[in-house]
Amino acid sequence: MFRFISESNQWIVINYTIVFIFVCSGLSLYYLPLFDFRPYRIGTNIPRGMEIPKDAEQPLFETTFIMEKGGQRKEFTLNDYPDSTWKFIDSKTVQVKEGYIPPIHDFSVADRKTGKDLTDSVLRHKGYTFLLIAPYLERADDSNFGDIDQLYEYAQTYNIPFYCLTASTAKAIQRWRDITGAEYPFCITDETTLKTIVRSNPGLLLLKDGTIINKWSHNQLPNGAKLSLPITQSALGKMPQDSVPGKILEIILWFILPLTLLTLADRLWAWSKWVRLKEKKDKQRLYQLFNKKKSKMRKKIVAGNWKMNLNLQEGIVLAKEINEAMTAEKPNCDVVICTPFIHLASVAQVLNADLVGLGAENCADKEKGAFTGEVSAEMVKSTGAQYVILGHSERRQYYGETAEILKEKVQLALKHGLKVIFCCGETLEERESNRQNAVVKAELDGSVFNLTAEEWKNIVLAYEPIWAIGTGKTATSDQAEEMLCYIRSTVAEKYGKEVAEETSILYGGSCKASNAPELFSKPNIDGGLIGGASLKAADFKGIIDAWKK
Ligand SMILES: O=C[C@H](O)COP(=O)(O)O
Repeated sequence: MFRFISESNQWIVINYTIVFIFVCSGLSLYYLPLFDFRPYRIGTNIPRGMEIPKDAEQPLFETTFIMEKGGQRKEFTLNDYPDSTWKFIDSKTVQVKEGYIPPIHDFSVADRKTGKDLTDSVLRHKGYTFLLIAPYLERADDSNFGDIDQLYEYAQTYNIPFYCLTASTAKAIQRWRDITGAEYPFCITDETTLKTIVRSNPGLLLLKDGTIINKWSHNQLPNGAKLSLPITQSALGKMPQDSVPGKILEIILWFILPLTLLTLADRLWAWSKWVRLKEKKDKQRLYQLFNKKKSKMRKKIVAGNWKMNLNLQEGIVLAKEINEAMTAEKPNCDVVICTPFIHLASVAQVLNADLVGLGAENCADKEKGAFTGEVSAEMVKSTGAQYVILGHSERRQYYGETAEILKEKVQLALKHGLKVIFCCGETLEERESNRQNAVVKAELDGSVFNLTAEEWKNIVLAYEPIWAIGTGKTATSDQAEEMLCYIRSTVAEKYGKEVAEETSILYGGSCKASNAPELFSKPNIDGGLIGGASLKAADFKGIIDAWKK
C-alpha cells in the first residue's frame, strides 16, 4: 500500500497535529478566537444589524377561550367564538410562530448613574468610539490596566468617546476604579450581550460611525507606537484587511507546509534507505557467489616481505635457506620473497626461480632519469625479480605515497613485466567506525581499478589491516575472510565474476605458522603476505606448509 509517511515517522505527524491543535486553541484563548462567527464580528454595523425590515415576518399568537354552558366546559378561538349563552371562564395566549429577529437585538447602553439610554448616542456618533467591554469586573483581568489607562488618555487627547460597558454591580465598579485608577465612564449593558461582543474580560472594541472597526483581547491592547499618531492617521483606526478565506489559507499553510516538507524528507529518506538496501542486497548476492568453496583456478601464494631488516650477507643466507627448504620439500603453493633493492641481484643468483619467486618491496613512479636514489621498475626487472610490492601501508604512511603515485608505479611495473602485489587495508580507527569496506574500495579504485582486464592478470591483491601489521594482533579468520570476500566482489563488479575468481588475494598482518592453517582454510584467502615471520626460514616454511594441512 502506498504511504505518504513511513510507519516509523508517523509519530511526528500525530504529535505535530496535537501540538498544532493545542497552539491554535491556546492562541484563541490568549488573544481572540481565530474566527468570529458571532453578530459582533469586525466590519459589522451595529445599528444596521438591529434593523427590522418593513416586510419582516411578524410573530403570530393564538388565544384560546375557555367557556362554560350548562355545566359543560369547552375551548374556543376567535374564529369560532360562541354566542352569549356561553359564560367566559378563562383565556390563554400562546405564540404559534416566531417573527423575524434581527442579528443584533439585545444591544443597549445605559448610563450607570442616571439610567439614561445612551444606545443611540453611542451608535450614531460620527467618528470613533472606544468601548471597553467587561461583563463582570469582579472577575476581569486587571494585569493590563496600564494599557487601558493609556488608551483612555489617548482617547481624551483626540476627543474620542470612551465608555466601559459592564453588567457589574456598583461595588464591583468601585473596586475596579480603586485597583486601576480608572477615570472613564461606566455604562450598563446586558451581561450575555457583552460576552457575545468579545471573548475577553476585559476586551476592547473600536467603533466608527457605529461599525466595529477592530477588537482586541486585554492581552493585545494597542499601545506604545500605535498610539503616537492621531487615530485618523494611524493603523489603529483602520479595519484589518485579513479576510476569512485568507485566514483559513494561512492556517492550512501552517499545518500543511511543515507536513509537506516532512513528507518530502521522509520519502527521500525512505528512497535512500531503499537504495542502500538494494546496494547491500546486490553486494550480498556477490558475497554469496564467492562464499562457497575455494576456487581451484587461482594461485595460492605465500610471499615474504623482508622490509628493512637484513643486510646483504644475512639476506643471501636466508634466501639460500629458503631455497634449500623448498628444494628439499616442494611447496604446494607459489613462494615469493620480496627483498630490499640491494639484495635483489645477489638473491636472484641463489634462488631456483621455479621454486621461489623474487620481488622488490617498491619501485619508482618515474620511468627513468635524474631521480637520485630511486630504483625504477625496469631496474628491478633487470635483477631477475618477477614481483614488486606496491601500496604497502608503510609506504603510504611514512613516504606519502598517494593513490595517484601508486597508480603510476603500478603502470610502470606492469609495463616492465613485473607482477604487482598490491596492498590495501584500513586503520584501526577506520575499522572501528565501520569504514573498512569504503577505505579498501577507494584504495583499489584510486590505483588499480583503472587497469584493463589483460593488465589485471598480473595483479595479486593483499589485504593488510594496518592495525594487524607487526602488532601480533591478527584479524580473525572470519574478519579476514569477510574482507577478502568483499574485495573479490568489488573485483567482480569491475572485471566480472570470472576474473574475480582468478584473482589471488592474500591476507597480511601478524600471519604465523600457528594461525596460517586457519586463515588459509577460508574460501577467499589465497595465501599470505608475511612480514616478521618471513625473516626466519623455519617460520616462513611453517606458513608455506599450512597449505599442506
Ligand atoms: O607485508 C607484510 C605485512 O606488513 C605483515 O607484516 P607482519 O607479518 O610482520 O605483521
